[in-house]
This record gives sequence, C-alpha cells and structure tokens, in this order.
Amino acid sequence: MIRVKICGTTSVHDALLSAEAGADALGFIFAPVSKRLVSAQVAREASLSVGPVVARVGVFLNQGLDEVLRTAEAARMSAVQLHGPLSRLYVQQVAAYYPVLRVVRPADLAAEAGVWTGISGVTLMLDAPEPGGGVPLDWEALRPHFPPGAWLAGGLGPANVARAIQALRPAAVDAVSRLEVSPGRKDPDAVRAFVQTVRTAESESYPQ
Ligand SMILES: O=C(O)c1ccccc1N[C@@H]1O[C@H](COP(=O)(O)O)[C@@H](O)[C@H]1O
Repeated sequence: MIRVKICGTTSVHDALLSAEAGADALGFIFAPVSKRLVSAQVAREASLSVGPVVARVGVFLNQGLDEVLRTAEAARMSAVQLHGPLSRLYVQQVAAYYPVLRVVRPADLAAEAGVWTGISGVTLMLDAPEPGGGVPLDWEALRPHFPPGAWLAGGLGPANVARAIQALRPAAVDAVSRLEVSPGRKDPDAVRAFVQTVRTAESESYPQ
C-alpha cells in the first residue's frame, strides 16, 4: 500500500479534513523559516483530534536535538522528519525516541548514506533542494537510484502523482504546496483528489 502524507497542517480543521480524506500521515512543520509554521499547542490539539490511526510527523530543519525532542513531545508527534545537514549521532539520538523520516536531496544520496544507513527506525525520503517549494524531482533521472522503500516528496499533486508513482513506485508520497489555497491552508478538493489519485494509481500499478 502506498502511504499518503499530507504536510503543512496548521489547524485542527485541516487535520480532520486530511484524515477524513484518507491521509495515512499528517505533517506539522516546526521550522521557523516555514510559511506553514505551526505551534506545538495547535499541533497537539490536531494530533489528539485525528484518532489513533493517523501518524503525526513533526518536521524540523536545522534545529537542535533538545528543541526537536521537546517540541515533538509537546505536540504529541508519532514521528519526526529531519531536514538539513546532520550527523549520524544526531539521527541516532532522535531515532531512540521517534521513527525518523530522513529527508535527502537526490544529489546527496551517496554522500548522505553514512548519516542514516543502518539506523533502526529511519526511513529515507527524497525531496527537492528547497523543501515546500512545489518543485518536482526529475523522476526518470532518479529511477535508477531510487532506494527501495523510500518515500517521495517534491511538487506532488493530483495532476502528477500518478506519473511519479509509475516512475518510482515509492513506499509513500508527501505533498503540501499543490494541496493548498494559500500557504498553511488546505484546499479540500485538492486534498481529496490527491489521496484518491494515489489509491487509483496504486491499484493500476500494483494489481492484486
Ligand atoms: O513546506 C515547508 O514550508 C517546509 C519547510 C521546511 C521543511 C520542510 C517543508 N516542507 C516539506 O517539503 C515537502 C515537499 O513540499 P512540496 O509539496 O514540494 O511543496 C513537504 O511535504 C514537507 O515535508
């Protein structure tokens, strides 16, 4: 089953919208530079509103270990997504508390392998150089290098996610920019169309 993560959640309303649309995971962005920055309090209320099945992923960029762990706990996250240059020790320390989504740019795949390879509980996600920018990766160029079990982000939306799935067969897809009416505010129709398109593409790419 291809999992669907819908990121940039900034309200209980949008958390419920994405959960009801069938999202497997919701992203809550705690990176101060983000236009979709959410408080730990709002994220906590949203986390507790979506029930026990939907994963809640705290998204961090270049933030210290203490800040990551304290924020993820306060917000009742079930997983942590890490962007930016990190040491293997840092990833190991976070992975001791939460499942980790380690985000890597395609160009850094080889160089970054030492940071995450072999650490239990770490899943790789490939994303564009500027996360949250709505820019797709070159899926055909990536095809020979896409690691089995990796997640895919970067400019995904209802209009192109089926092609991305056909090209790379990711374990999960993750999106934000093309699912919004404005930064931090979800477009209900786009969210529903995105989830439905993934489910349809999955049934066509992976016939039972
Ligand atoms: O979206 C942001 O503002 C953001 C800021 C800092 C780190 C990560 C961020 N978003 C992540 O980028 C992916 C892809 O976004 P897009 O669909 O290409 O706009 C998104 O899923 C977040 O995990």
